[in-house]
Amino acid sequence: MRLGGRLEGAISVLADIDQRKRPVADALKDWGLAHRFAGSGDRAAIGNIVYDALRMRLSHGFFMDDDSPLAIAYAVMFRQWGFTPEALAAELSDDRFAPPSLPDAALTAFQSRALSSAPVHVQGDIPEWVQSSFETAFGDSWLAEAQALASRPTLDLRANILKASREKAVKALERAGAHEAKIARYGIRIPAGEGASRLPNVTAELSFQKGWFEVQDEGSQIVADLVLPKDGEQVLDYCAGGGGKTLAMAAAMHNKGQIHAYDADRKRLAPIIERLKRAGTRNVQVHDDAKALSSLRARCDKVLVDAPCTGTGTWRRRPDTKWRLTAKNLDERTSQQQDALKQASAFVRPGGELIYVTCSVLPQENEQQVRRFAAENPAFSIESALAAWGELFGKDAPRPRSSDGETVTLTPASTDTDGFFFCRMQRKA
Ligand SMILES: C[S@@+](CC[C@H](N)C(=O)[O-])C[C@H]1O[C@@H](n2cnc3c(N)ncnc32)[C@H](O)[C@@H]1O
Repeated sequence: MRLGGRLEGAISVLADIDQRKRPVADALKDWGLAHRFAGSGDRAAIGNIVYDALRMRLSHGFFMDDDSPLAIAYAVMFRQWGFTPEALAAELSDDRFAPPSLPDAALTAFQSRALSSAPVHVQGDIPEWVQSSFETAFGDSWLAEAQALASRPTLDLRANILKASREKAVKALERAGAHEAKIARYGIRIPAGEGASRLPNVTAELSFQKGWFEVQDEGSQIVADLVLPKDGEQVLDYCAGGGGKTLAMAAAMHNKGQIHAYDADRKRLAPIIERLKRAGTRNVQVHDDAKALSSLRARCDKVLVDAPCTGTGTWRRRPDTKWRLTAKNLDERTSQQQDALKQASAFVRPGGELIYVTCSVLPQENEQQVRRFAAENPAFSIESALAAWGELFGKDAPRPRSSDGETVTLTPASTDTDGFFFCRMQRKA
C-alpha cells in the first residue's frame, strides 16, 4: 500500500473509534481482519497515524477548524510527519486509494492559525477540566508536561537479571536498535521511531521466550526499584495485576525472601503465572483470595500498593483514554485508592514500609491521597523517596519532579518515561 491507502485506512479506523466508542487496539485489529491484503508494514503505519492523531486530537482539530477523522489524519501528516500541504497533495495525486482531499476551509485554517492563539488546554492537548490539576501538579511547567504526554513513547524493556545480564540482552536485541536506558538499572530502550516506522516485535524473539527480558516501561521499572526490595525480605504486592512490578522486585531480590502477589481481580492476575515461569522466578506466591493473606497481617517488611488509577501518566501509550476520562472516573478511582491503601496498610509490620504508586500525574490521586492517609493514620509517616534517587541511579541521572521534596513524580518531560507517582511511608516501630 502507498501512503494514500494507509491514510484512508487510518481515517476509517478513527471514524470507527468515534462512532462505536471502541478501544483503539480493537478497531485496528478489525480493520486488519477486513483488509487481509494489507501487510504488517501497512498495519503498523496505519496504527501510527491513528495513535499520533489521538495524542494530539484537540490541537489538530483547532488547526484545521475541523475535528473530523479526515481533518485530524491530514493534520498528522502536516504537523507530525513533516509533509507540507503541497508535498502531500503531490504524493496522493495519482494514488487511487487515497482519501478525499482536505476541504479548502480546513486547509485555509491550517495555513492561517498559530498554536499560541489556541486556548491553553488545547495547546497542551488535554481535556479542559483536567487543566487545573496539571497546574497544581506542575506549576509553571504544566503546559510542557502536558505536551510531552502527547509525544510518541519509546519501547522499554527490563533485562531479567535472573536469566541474563543487561549487556547480554542488549546484544541479543542489537538488530532492533536497543540500547541501555538512562535511569533504570536494568532498563533497555528501543527508540520510538518516526512517521511510518515500525517498532520491532520483541516478544517474538527467542531471547524473550528464554526469559532474558520483559516488556516494561522504564518508569514502571524505576518505581519497582525505588521500593528497594532486599534479599530475604517479606514483600506484599497488594495490587499485583499482571505482575509487572512483582517480576521486577523478584529479580531485584535475587530470588531470595518472599513476595506475595495479590490482586482483588482474578482475571487481571491470571497472566502472572506464565510470566513468573518464563522469568525463572522462585520467590513469589500468588494469591487470588484475600483470606489467604490473613497470616501476613502486621508481618510484611514492605507492602506495595500499585493502585488502580486514571492512568493519565500513560496517555502517550493509550491516548484514547485521555479523551474518555471523566470527573466521575477520577472520583471512582480515588475512592478505590483509599480502600486499597487502608486494606494494605494492615499488613505492614511495625517499622515496615507502605509504598504507594500510581501511573497518574493528578494530585487528587497522588499527593492528596497520601497526605490524607498519613493524617488519618498517624502510625504512618511519609519518608523522603527523593533521597534514594541519587543513590540508586547515580547523581547524573535525570531527576524526577517532586512537589514536596519527599514524594516523587516521573513524567515524560522530566525523566523521559511514563508518568508515575511514588511515595514511601513508614509505620512506627
Ligand atoms: C495499576 S494496576 C496494577 C498493575 C501491576 N502492579 C503491574 O505492575 O503490572 C492496579 C490493580 O489493582 C487492583 N485492585 C484494585 N483495588 C484493589 C483492592 N482493593 N485490593 C487489591 N487489588 C485491587 C486492580 O484489579 C488492578 O489489577
